[in-house]
Amino acid sequence: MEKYEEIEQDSEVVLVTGGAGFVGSHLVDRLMESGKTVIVIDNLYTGRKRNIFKWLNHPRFEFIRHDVVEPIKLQVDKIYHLACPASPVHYQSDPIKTTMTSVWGTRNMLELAKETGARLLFSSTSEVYGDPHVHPQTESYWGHVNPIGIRSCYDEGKRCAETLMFDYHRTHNVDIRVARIFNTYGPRMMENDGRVVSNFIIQALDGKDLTVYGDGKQTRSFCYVDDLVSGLIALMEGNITGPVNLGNPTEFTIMELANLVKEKIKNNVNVCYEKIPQDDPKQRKPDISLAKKEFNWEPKIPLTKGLDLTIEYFAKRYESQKKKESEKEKK
Ligand SMILES: O=C(O)[C@H]1O[C@H](OP(=O)(O)OP(=O)(O)OC[C@H]2O[C@@H](n3ccc(=O)[nH]c3=O)[C@H](O)[C@@H]2O)[C@H](O)[C@@H](O)[C@@H]1O
Repeated sequence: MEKYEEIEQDSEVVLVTGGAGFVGSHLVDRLMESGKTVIVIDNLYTGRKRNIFKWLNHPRFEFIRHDVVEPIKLQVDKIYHLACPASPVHYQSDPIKTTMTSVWGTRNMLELAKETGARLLFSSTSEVYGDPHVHPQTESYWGHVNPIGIRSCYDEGKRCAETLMFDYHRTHNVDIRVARIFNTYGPRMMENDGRVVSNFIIQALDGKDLTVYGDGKQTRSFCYVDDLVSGLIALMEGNITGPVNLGNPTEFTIMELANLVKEKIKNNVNVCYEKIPQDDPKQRKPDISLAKKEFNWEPKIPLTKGLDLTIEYFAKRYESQKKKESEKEKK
């Protein structure tokens, strides 16, 4: 760890909301490693202190347990606003809170940006395209979203937050960046996250059949978290407001993903079929030409490599969990 006197007093102060979460904590690692002063605010609803544990005593790091739905005053230079549950299971468990987190949380961060002059990056989502009628999805597509369904709290919450971002930009000249993030996976997803990559890996490690919803022909394009973090930083440091798609454009059916996981974790498991959730998008693939053109970003880690890294993480957690359970039984 750096000594106090070695710390640059003029190091840029970066706020990361949701910084104890899956994507947030990887972003925090990268910012800390590049010498920034980092403040994390997180209500620890889906974030975990263990994700930022290694930084807790670092002199350039501060953690504030706080919910973005409440206003906050801080002096910062840049804000990455990531706070919001992102897995359908979590965001649907308290849908009213999800909408409030997106809309009111973003309004609070915009007020903070307006007062401090900080640049604000908002993590929007491919879900703003809904169940898309355009393929692949370009930023100019307005989307096909059910406004009153069970996914709407997330989709419409994020769409309204985007609206607020652009209205504060036009009305108050707030310096904004908007990223539309497509399905991202990697280490530090929670065991009970409920999204497909972590579900399949955990099921396969546990010797259980993989739960394919519907017929498994629906598609997604999976981006490894390190690639996404590079994209977020490039967007923040670049010159365009966005919205900009950030995702891996290689598309897979859910059945192809299941087969890949089965091949990698040879545990003699099959697939079983479950009901498809309401409004589940049938296909999704980002057009990333804008990110390529504007800040020369494209993902580098293919799914097969990213899966290996993610499996390694979950296998370690699985082993230590089993060890703990067997020690408990012995007592
Ligand atoms: O990353 C995105 O762009 C967005 O997509 C996710 O939603 P979704 O694509 O439905 O993510 P998953 O829950 O991982 O599901 C992906 C596909 O796998 C299927 N699935 C999921 C879980 C499972 O056990 N089995 C299964 O077949 C789902 O039905 C869906 O078709 C979440 O809504 C957001 O986190 C995020 O903003």
